[in-house]
Amino acid sequence: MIPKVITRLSKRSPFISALALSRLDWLDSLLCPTLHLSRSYSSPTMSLLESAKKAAAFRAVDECVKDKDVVGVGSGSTVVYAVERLAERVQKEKLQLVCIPTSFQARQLIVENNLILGDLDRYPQLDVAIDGADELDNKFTAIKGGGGCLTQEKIVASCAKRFIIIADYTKDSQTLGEQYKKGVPIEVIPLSYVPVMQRIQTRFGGKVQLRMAKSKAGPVVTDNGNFILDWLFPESKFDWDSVNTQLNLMPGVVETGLFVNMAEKAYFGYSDGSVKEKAAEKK
Ligand SMILES: O=C[C@H](O)[C@H](O)[C@H](O)COP(=O)(O)O
Repeated sequence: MIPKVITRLSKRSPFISALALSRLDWLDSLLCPTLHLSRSYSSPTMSLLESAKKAAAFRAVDECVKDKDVVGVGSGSTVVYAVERLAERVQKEKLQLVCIPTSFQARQLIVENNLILGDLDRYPQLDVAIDGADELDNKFTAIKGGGGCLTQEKIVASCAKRFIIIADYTKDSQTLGEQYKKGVPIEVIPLSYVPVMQRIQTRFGGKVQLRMAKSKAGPVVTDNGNFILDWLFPESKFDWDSVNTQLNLMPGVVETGLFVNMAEKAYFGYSDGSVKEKAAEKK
């Protein structure tokens, strides 16, 4: 409600818009004193979504991690809460955990939270991997890589006995593309990006874009020194398992953000703190 009003006002006059913002900010501080500090009108739904992510992450860590586990730590904004909870449990319950990162970000989170950092050389078999997702469909195919991390995530997930997804409720879809509109991320070797783009468009349709960096000139460069293509796939009933295989067979493709038949369970958080659990069908 508030953002729509502000959007309409701001189109007419920046001055009215600024005034409206200051008035609403004041009103909000009266109505929601506890929320006020973390609230920002530039992204008014932010704090609610963050609560949803946190609820999912905390529940998953509480239910899926036990003493002496080797734990895969995913990447993205939801995983931050999972690491927070892991650190809390290590402190309070004296759990002995080894954490395997899926990205530079995950590695930093593990180190900053004083968790034990491991690697696949020493721990090639994990008990559980916990990671976020950009979208999960009702057949348990996930799109990942919205934040540029997918290859290391897939390797780590593939080494885990259990792969658990944590996300806010906006990622819970019937079919891929229902809510996540940025397509399927695909990591490619830099020199191959144009031929791979063309091959994907010719074989499957839709549009493929090279992901460009926001605070750097040029493309996003992954933790592995590669580029990311985002395939805006057309509305069509895809067999994602087959698509994933075909993409992976294209020379230059390192890995796709399609995680097919990998996750065992998903935790979707809601802003009121509740969590919906979804389990994959047993094969
Ligand atoms: O590239 C990023 C990873 O695949 C993330 O797990 C995914 O994008 C979900 O991230 P978030 O938890 O920030 O929604």
